[in-house]
Amino acid sequence: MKTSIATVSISGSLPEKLEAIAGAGYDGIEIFEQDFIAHDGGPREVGRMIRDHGLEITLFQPFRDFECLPEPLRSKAFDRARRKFDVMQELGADRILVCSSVHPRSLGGIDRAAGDLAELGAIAQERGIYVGYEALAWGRHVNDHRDAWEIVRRADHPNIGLILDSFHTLGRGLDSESIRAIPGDKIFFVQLADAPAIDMDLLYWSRHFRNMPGEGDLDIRSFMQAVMATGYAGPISLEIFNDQFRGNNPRGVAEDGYRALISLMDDVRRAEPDTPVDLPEIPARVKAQGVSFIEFAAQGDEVDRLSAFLATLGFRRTGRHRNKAIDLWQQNDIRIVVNAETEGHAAHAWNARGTCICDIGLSVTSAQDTVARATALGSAPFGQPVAPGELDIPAIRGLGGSVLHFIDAESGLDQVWELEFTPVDQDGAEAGLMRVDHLAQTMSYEDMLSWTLFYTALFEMEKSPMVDVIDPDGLVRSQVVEAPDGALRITLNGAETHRTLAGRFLAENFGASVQHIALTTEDIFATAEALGRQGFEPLPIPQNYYDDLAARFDLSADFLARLQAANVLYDQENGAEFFQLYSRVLAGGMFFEIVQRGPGYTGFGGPNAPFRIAAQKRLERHKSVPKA
Ligand SMILES: O=C(O)c1ccc(O)c(O)c1
Ligand SMILES: [Mg+2]
Repeated sequence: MKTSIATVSISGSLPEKLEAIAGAGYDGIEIFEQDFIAHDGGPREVGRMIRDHGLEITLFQPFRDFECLPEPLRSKAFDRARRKFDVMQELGADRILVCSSVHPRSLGGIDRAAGDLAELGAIAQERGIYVGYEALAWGRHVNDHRDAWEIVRRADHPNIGLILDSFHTLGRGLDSESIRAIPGDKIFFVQLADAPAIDMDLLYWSRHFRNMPGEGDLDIRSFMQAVMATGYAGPISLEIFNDQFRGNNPRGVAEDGYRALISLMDDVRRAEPDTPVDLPEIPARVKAQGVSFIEFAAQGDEVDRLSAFLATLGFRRTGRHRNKAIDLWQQNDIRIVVNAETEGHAAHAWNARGTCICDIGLSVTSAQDTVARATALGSAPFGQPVAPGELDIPAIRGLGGSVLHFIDAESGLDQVWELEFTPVDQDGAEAGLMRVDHLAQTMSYEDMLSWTLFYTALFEMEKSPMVDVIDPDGLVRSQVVEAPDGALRITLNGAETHRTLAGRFLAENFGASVQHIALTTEDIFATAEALGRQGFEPLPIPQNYYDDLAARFDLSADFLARLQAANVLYDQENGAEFFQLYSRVLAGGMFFEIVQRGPGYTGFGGPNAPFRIAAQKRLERHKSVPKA
């Protein structure tokens, strides 16, 4: 399977685009004419530069407003085509995209279009060029791939074929199944783009909001299943017009696309095992079983402050690493690792960000398979020197320099705590915190699609619709990705300004990072009491909040008083209850949340988020934030 991406999908100059595309692992590019024209260098040089990057030109595009013109416009269009064929021959490109005309003087008519294309096919044939015809969703007379196919069929020329673009088909709500009847060898090229479900003008939607397969809401998989069922064996190419991507880091966008493409084609193969897909076998999406550990990087006094804080949450230091300055803190199924090493990944993270969460360990069925899938999707494996007696725990780089480790029982990696840590018997009462409910990552708004794709391509996780959270100083977008059984839940918060709490955290933390950890209890009031005895200071919630609760829900005065006394936030979903208790904000902007999730409650207390953020900011302004 040849992977390809249109140069228009990536930001930067042509050399920068090529560097990013080649680095991300694609076989070829669709060269967008504008990228070529804007470049200072002739077609031969450009062709050489592309090939020097190990890339081939899969398509030259677009050629517009060709078919169905009256004379003298018709002859002019043929002249234009001949000139473009000249350029293509110098570039070393043999395939061109002709998109359906939007010309005001285009006459329309299927036979007229077929006649024009057949004549163009004869000219192309002399040059060894293949012409693909694409129906733009807003084409003047042709805006449906079924009509484009009828034109190509009637043109009946070996150098004239069809180009399919998932956006034009799915964006107009056309049924992909109609593709199955087209002979695969008459499909000359396939372009893929997803898009978020927003109701707007088709052209505007297409030119500004396309995104990578899986990042939007279109059913790209069904589209691609239908395409592969035809026997199509040509390149599969991403053509993504997106305003935001045009400003993002070129390599990051190219890598997202590669991850999206491989993951999509793996899905297509699994959905239709009898259809050949020429792609190396890769392990299936991984079923995450939960968070095995959360690792903090800390140094010096910060270790003591963090340790004291963990103790107020009912954690006990249960182990000390045999060879390293690493402590293990535990409470029921929750493990927190405090890494004070002065070399290695944790030390690097600390140097860049101070006390922070530098690593997440996830429990999976097979750590090897997880790394194999992640690397097939373009992630870099991560490794550090392993001392004798230590386990080599498989790991990858996530996005933005983050690290994820994978622990399984299958290869005995779950023995790491007994093998590498000396037990420490430390006193202290626990507070009924049972397991990790979710991790909340903060990132810049531009990185949200990348992270969502990262998790949903690697794990059996689904995304929920994006919601807005109001910070008094701006908007934060929030998106949940979670395993169907809730074993792993991650909330992604995208900050748009530095004035929001999330935005400030981000500014101080260089890229996406876990900003808060939510832990479950089965009895929020008992936990609140136990925490109080350990000296835990909750985030104070104002009276107004409880007055409003009394109006929103049918709660007894006693119950409201209990909530208020414990600074517990409350929510309901179809009668199922949800309770939240927040810590104060630690150095660097991190905090903990304690939740009690009633059976059937699937949310995250979204309605409470603005009040929680306002309370955190109020405390911060009063400078009563304890330094962790
Ligand atoms: O927006 C456009 O004009 C345009 C051009 C070429 C394409 O392949 C396409 O899908 C859209
Ligand atoms: Mg297209």
